[in-house]
Amino acid sequence: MHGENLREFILKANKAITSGDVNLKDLPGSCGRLDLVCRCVSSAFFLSHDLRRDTVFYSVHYGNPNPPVALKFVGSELKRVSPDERSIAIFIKKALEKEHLSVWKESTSGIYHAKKEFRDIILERKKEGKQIFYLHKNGVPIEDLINPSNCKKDIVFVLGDHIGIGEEDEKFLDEIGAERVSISPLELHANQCIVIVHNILDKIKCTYFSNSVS
Ligand SMILES: C[S@@+](CC[C@H](N)C(=O)[O-])C[C@H]1O[C@@H](n2cnc3c(N)ncnc32)[C@H](O)[C@@H]1O
Repeated sequence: MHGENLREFILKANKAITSGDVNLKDLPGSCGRLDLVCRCVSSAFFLSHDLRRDTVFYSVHYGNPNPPVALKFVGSELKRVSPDERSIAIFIKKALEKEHLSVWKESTSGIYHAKKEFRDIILERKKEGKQIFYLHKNGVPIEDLINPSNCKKDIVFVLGDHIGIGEEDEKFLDEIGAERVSISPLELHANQCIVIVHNILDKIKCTYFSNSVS
C-alpha cells in the first residue's frame, strides 16, 4: 500500500552552472561544483538495486551565465539515470540546455527544469502545508524534532553547498518559521547530510511504502 508522505530536499548550489556548457571532465571547476550536486542526487535516490521513490530533490543553481536555474528530480518518475556522477551530470546537462520558463518543464523522465528562485521553491512547499527544516550544524538535534507521529507528514529539508546558504537566506528561513535541525556536531558535506537524514527517517519508519492498509 502506498503511503503519502514525501521526503524533499532543496539544495542551494551557489556556483553551479546555469547553461548546458557542462564539461563532463571538469564538474568541480568550470561547472561550479556540479560534482557536489551530482553526489546529492545520487545520495537522495539511489539504494542498492533500487530507487527511493518517496523522494524529490531540488537543486537551485546560482552560477554563471544565467542564474537562477532550478532542477527538480522526482524519484517515482526517474528512469535510466544511474548513481555515478557522470551519468547524473549527463542528465543535468540535458536539462540545462533547455529554455527555462517560470513553470516546470520535463527534460527527461523525472527531471524538470524552471527559472525559479531558491526562496520561491521553499515558499511553494510551505504553501502546500509542508513542514520546512533547515539543516544546520547548530540546530536542534533531529531526534528531538522528528518522531513517528509528525513524520507522517511531508517533510522538506533545506541545505547549502560548500558555501552554505548565506545570511540573507538564513534570515528568510527564520522569518518563515523553518526549524533549524542538526544531524551531527560535525560539519558535513551536503550529500552526507542527505544520507544521514534518510537513514534516520528510515529507522523511525517515515516511509512511503507501508504494509498497513489505510
Ligand atoms: C559543507 S556544509 C556548508 C559549510 C559552509 N561553510 C557553511 O558555513 O554553511 C553543507 C551544508 O550541509 C548542511 N550541514 C552540514 N553539517 C551539518 C550538520 N551537522 N547538521 C545539519 N546540517 C548540516 C548545511 O545545510 C550546510 O549548508
